[in-house]
Amino acid sequence: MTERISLTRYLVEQQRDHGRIPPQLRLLLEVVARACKRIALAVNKGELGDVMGTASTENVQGEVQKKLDIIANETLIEANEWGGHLAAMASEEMEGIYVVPNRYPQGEYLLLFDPLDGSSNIDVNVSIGTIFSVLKKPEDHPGVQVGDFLQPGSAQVAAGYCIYGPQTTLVLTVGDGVAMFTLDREQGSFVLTRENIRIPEDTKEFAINMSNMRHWDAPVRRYIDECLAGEEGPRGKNFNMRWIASMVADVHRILMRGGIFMYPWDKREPNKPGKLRLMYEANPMGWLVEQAGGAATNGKERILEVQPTQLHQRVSVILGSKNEVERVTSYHGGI
Ligand SMILES: O=P(O)(O)OC[C@H]1O[C@](O)(COP(=O)(O)O)[C@@H](O)[C@@H]1O
Ligand SMILES: [Mg+2]
Ligand SMILES: [Mg+2]
Repeated sequence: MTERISLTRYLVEQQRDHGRIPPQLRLLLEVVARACKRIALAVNKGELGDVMGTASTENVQGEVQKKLDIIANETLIEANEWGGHLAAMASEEMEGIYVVPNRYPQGEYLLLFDPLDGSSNIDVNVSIGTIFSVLKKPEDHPGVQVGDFLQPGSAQVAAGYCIYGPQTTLVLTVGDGVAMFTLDREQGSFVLTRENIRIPEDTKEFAINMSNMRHWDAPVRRYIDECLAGEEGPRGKNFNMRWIASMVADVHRILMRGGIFMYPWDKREPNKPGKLRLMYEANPMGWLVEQAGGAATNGKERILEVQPTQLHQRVSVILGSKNEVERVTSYHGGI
């Protein structure tokens, strides 16, 4: 039997043998993984626990919160606030930043997360997840401000997600490729199941919410029309389609077997650049995809180069197999 490497050992090796991460970052990632394990337990309880259904609150984006959105958010905050590695956190579910209280040791990192991605899938037992991104706090001033978080995705020092699906799987990058860890419930730990994940450069599978077709911009319509034309069309091949409505699950499939994912700007809310959030959805996923040899753009530029101006900023997202992303981006006149 091949020896399984735990997440802890993997991170220790990244720190000690390869010098890729400082000890504080390693410990921070272990705390995040522990919180994800706790969230996985809550997800698995389903109707046996008080975790399903809607809470009576709305988040900053005006979206009705699910009970699990709140549970996941609180679990991540509680697990991380006393760890001593963080200065502050930001979440899809909180309007402002959460500064680590003075009674806890202060750290040098900033953690951003989408505590529960794919909320509409909670009650129907379809894969959901947690997405996270880690930044370093600028050192030029004491204390923490919202502005400290407004760094482009290229400044991330770690990013990942945990998917709660048929298996609970944590996927991580610290800037040296993408590794995947599966939760071994008997051991109670994440074990390394894949390293150096690579996304094929070509694909015959796209993911987009087709019900929005009439609202799309011309370049997106052109790309999808060409895919739908199949063998007889300009692409000369048939395409398959998947749309799970959990970004985490769609991106996971793309990391495993390739594909392109798009949530583009559309005419429903013309003043917003897109639906997905830059800081805790697009940036971590964009970096993971790039680290796996794929590409991630907003149609004009690399997502990782978008300069954020707001914590909850939205962005148009095109990511996945490199050649397809480059094609759609070129239809937009980008890069
Ligand atoms: O329902 P739609 O419009 O297809 O949107 C689905 C998208 O919205 C999201 O669910 C947004 O995430 P949240 O559940 O965290 O709000 C993505 O995960 C997914 O890709
Ligand atoms: Mg989300
Ligand atoms: Mg969410």
